[in-house]
Amino acid sequence: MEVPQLNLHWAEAQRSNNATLGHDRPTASKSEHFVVEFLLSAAVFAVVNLVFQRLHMQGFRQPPRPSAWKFLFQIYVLRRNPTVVLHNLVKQHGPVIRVRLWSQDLLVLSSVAAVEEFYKLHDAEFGARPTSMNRATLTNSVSSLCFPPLATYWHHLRFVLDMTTSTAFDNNSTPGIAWALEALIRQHPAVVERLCDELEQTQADDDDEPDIAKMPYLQVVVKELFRLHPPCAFSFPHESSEEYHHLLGFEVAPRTQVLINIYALQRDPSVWANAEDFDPTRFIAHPEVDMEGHHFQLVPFGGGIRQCPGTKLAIRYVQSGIAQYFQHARLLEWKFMQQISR
Ligand code: HEM
Repeated sequence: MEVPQLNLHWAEAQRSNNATLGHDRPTASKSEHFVVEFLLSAAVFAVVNLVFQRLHMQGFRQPPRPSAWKFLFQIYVLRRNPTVVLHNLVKQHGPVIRVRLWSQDLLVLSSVAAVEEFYKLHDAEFGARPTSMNRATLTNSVSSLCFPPLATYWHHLRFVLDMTTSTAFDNNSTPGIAWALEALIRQHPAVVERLCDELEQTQADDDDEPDIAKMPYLQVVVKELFRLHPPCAFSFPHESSEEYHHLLGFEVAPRTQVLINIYALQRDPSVWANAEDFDPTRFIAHPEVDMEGHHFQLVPFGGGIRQCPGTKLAIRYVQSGIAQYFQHARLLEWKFMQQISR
């Protein structure tokens, strides 16, 4: 009879011990098991997914990555234009390159073939904007690469503001087309001469509103301006989805940022004859090439689902702005000539 009593004491002592240590809680041990099982299955799933993606991507290469130091040295120490530096890198390394900026890999697409594949096959997969975009714009790390000095992000915003504040195309609109006027007057005076002739021929009265539909030369000049001097040298960054993708035979990691190098592809010698020359008449021979994202050799407003929603408005604005500017310049010149001839 002694022994069972002893056992009872021992069992009671053990129970109270367990209770103080917290071992005697069947619900807690169930949830612990659940957490462990969950973590294990998540880990197995992640490994299987990774192996599957690796197998799927076998045979694909990574795009070349030119030395970041060389790139930054030329921009910050030699003070070269980032657009031109990148254009030279493209000539050396090909149309798809990776540029590492701080901790961020950027994929830069610089040929018509690359951009065509991007828009036709991967538009939706790369349709997101990076979450870091607002921060990057404020700190100017991405915006300084995206836009040449002539047309900064603020230039773009300024343009949008100009458009919304000036309902009529009056003289206040000049800042928005300053890049176009600067290029025309400083670099292409012969084109200005021909433009003024066209303006004179189409207007019955000096005070008439310029009729753009009757000015085919103005229309091709504007196309050529957007080709050779695009206000945005790069698209805004696009970000790929959570999966691996392949682009032109290259492997693209999830959430990679992609920039379209508008400046380079609009000077791509494989599609443009005398690509570096300012020659508006090339569009007289090919009037079907427009700037509305249908022709991948001319995409100053981007294309696909992220194309600039202000495309038509901006083209119209630049055409009218240039016509009005030279109309007034001509008028002033005429009045001045009259004054000195008196
Ligand atoms: C010369 C004038 C302009 C040029 C060269 C230009 C160019 C561009 C480019 C290259 C993009 C990026 C496309 C991409 O990432 O694939 C863009 C986006 C955008 N543009 Fe413009 N743009 C101009 C005028 C305007 C105007 C007038 C407006 C508004 C009325 C506007 C509103 C926008 C907006 C909202 C986006 C972002 C679209 C999105 O993320 O889905 N732009 N623009």
